[in-house]
Amino acid sequence: MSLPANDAAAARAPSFDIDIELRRGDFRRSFAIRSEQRVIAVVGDSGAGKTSLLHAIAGLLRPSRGHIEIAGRRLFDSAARIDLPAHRRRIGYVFQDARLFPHLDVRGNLLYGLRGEAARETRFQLDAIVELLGIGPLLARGTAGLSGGEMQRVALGRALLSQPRIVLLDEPLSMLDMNRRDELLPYLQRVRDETGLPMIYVSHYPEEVRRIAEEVHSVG
Ligand SMILES: Nc1ncnc2c1ncn2[C@@H]1O[C@H](COP(=O)(O)OP(=O)(O)OP(=O)(O)O)[C@@H](O)[C@H]1O
Repeated sequence: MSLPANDAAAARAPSFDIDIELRRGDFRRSFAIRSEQRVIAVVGDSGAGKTSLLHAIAGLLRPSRGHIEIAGRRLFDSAARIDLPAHRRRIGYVFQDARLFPHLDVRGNLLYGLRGEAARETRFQLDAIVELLGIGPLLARGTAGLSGGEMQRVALGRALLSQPRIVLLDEPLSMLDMNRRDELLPYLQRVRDETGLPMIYVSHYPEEVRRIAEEVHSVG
């Protein structure tokens, strides 16, 4: 299966131009990431600020200064007074825990991604995403009986159906045991290869990110 080609803007280099300072309570840290790669990983110890960095990119945490540009889109720039609201940043965010909606079945969770503006776009369609992630047999199931790996595939599908311009993955394998990690990795690689989207993959584990990312950045 092949998904539609990436935006022209996304083909421009560098893909990531991030230079920000974040403050959160006593936590204060600068982050500088410049990369021409499409898929990068961010690694660092617990508390280094990896999740905070993703929150800043998603528009959930405002940097005290700096800029964030990804694939040619300026999401934040304190000097130019640019601060796109979260819903206009078009981010597909996948968390450690899948955070599926327990009152919806798998199909309902996937279709949730397609609400609002996303419903008018056709780049990532339900059938193609279901096939990409191998979740056809799960569509009518509730979320309670799904394995951790299945939940993460549904969460990935929901994120892609929201028609994102950027995908952020915050330790998507960390709740899974080793066997389940090995099962999920090929799906993450398919998403990476088939969607053509810029991706940031956060993890504690350099070994894992080498299988996903083209370039690894350490923070902390
Ligand atoms: N809402 C908050 N208020 C105050 N401090 C916070 C808040 N959220 C996070 N922090 C602090 O910011 C720092 C960075 O946290 P963050 O979760 O970004 O790190 P991390 O690298 O993602 O860690 P982990 O790998 O354990 O998830 C930590 O010291 C944390 O205690």
